[in-house]
Amino acid sequence: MRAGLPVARPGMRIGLLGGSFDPAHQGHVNITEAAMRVFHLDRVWWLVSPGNPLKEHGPAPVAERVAHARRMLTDPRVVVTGIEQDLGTRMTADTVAALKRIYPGVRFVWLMGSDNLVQFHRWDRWQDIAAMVPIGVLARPGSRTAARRSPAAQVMARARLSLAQAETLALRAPPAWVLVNLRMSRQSSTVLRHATGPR
Ligand SMILES: Nc1ncnc2c1ncn2[C@@H]1O[C@H](COP(=O)(O)OP(=O)(O)OP(=O)(O)O)[C@@H](O)[C@H]1O
Ligand SMILES: O=C(O)c1ccc[n+]([C@@H]2O[C@H](COP(=O)([O-])O)[C@@H](O)[C@H]2O)c1
Repeated sequence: MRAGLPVARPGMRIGLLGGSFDPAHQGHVNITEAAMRVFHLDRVWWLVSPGNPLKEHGPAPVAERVAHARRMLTDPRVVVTGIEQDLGTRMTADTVAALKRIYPGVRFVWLMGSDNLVQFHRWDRWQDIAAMVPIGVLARPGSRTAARRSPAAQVMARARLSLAQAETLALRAPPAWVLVNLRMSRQSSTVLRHATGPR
């Protein structure tokens, strides 16, 4: 195990919430709590990314975003990490492959808001990601319907689970995914950045 990486035992169910977290907000906290509850997860790791490969603006330094994210959280089951910076991975397919190698037997689930499912088909090797880990999608205002109709959702239609099956998501052989409707939050980092002005 590399120094600095979180500890996990085989069999643990761990949700991975990748994001810029620039900055972290209550929407992230809400979907994390919902994911733990609905998918019966033991932990959620926030992966504060060095930078979204599809976004043009560079985010604030990872250490700054990690420190702010930690201040948002009180639940010890949620761990804020800079794993992608530590591993030197940028693409999610590489991050997930590395984590599966480093943590054999851990049941990882990739978590994302429904806005990300809308453009998931544009991610590098997205079908490989879907073949490596089950995916839990949390509804976000304005993108629920688009997510249901998205190219990725259509390609993965047969792998979609019902809400009643969501608690077993982490135990499913991928591809497997579920879209969860919950009380949605309108929070967004973009809105917060605009409210606080340029860095
Ligand atoms: N309010 C929210 N409801 C549901 N999912 C969310 C919400 N905010 C963020 N997410 C999800 O959390 C993950 C990380 O989000 P990210 O750090 O990009 O925040 P963001 O608010 O989407 O940022 P930005 O406005 O800069 O795009 C993504 O999968 C995103 O879909
Ligand atoms: O691997 C990719 O091609 C890819 C493309 C877009 C987004 N992602 C990941 O999706 C997560 C959410 O990104 P963001 O910037 O919307 O917070 C974060 O972990 C990114 O690394 C990954």
